[in-house]
Amino acid sequence: MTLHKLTQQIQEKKSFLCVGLDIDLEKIPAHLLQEEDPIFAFAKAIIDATHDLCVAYKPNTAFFEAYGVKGWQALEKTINYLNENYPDHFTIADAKRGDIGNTSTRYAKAFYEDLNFDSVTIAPYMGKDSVEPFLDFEDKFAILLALTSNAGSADFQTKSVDGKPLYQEVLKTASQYQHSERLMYVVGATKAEYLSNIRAIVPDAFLLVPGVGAQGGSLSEVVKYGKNDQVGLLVNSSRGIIYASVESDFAQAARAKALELQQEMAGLL
Ligand SMILES: O=C(O)c1cc(=O)[nH]c(=O)n1[C@@H]1O[C@H](COP(=O)(O)O)[C@@H](O)[C@H]1O
Repeated sequence: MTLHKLTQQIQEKKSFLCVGLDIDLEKIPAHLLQEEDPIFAFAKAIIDATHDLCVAYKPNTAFFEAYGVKGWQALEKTINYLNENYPDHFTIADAKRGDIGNTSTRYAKAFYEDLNFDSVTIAPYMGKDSVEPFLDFEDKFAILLALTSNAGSADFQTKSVDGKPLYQEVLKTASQYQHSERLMYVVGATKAEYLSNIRAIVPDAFLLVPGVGAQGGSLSEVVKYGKNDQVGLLVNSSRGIIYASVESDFAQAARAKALELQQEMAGLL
């Protein structure tokens, strides 16, 4: 996937919605548990019901890995289903990886080559040689945690280092890495007021913004402070969409929630 194609999709669909696939067998409708692969059955139903309203899907790998081999197989089926049926959607493996260089290369190969995701989320803590291996792949993107949506972001990310908050140093330093044009950054929707500062450091980069819906972030604030000329935003909602109903109408209910967000986005663009 190229950035140009992603931006085109955003403009055509008037949507920068990313649907998060955080699939928990304890939360999906009971009738799906009879299926041979309930996780994939749920993912497929959600994807089929929402694809025209969103530009990206973000399976969070934890929710698949929690079910061992079966979970990983469901992840593989989900990404293959997306790539075969909806190849214009941007796909994000939310795996939050990062390690010493040769290990990062293996993680990158796992998500970009074996599974064929367009992108993977990564942590900045181990620095340049842990991040750059993820940037060696053409038309693939690494999405670096910058300022996260959770309360614990105050432990390190907003702490002052040399007179500046650490997340700003992360953005400045990472934007100098080789092939930083293949970097995107995570900024929580609950931190919308920080987005003007963030845009001053990375004006052109795409930002993945989770935290609307279940975590209470405001879409209009995110757009107000975070949008750039190309839009440059992917706003994720997971639980707020996929668990809108636990009855047999779950896919229609998910569609209705995605439509609400898409219409709000169209109004803000
Ligand atoms: O990297 C992420 O996607 C992420 C970063 C962050 O700062 N906050 C955050 O919630 N996320 C992820 O975004 C999703 C949010 O899910 P909901 O709160 O259910 O919409 C989960 O998969 C989180 O792991």
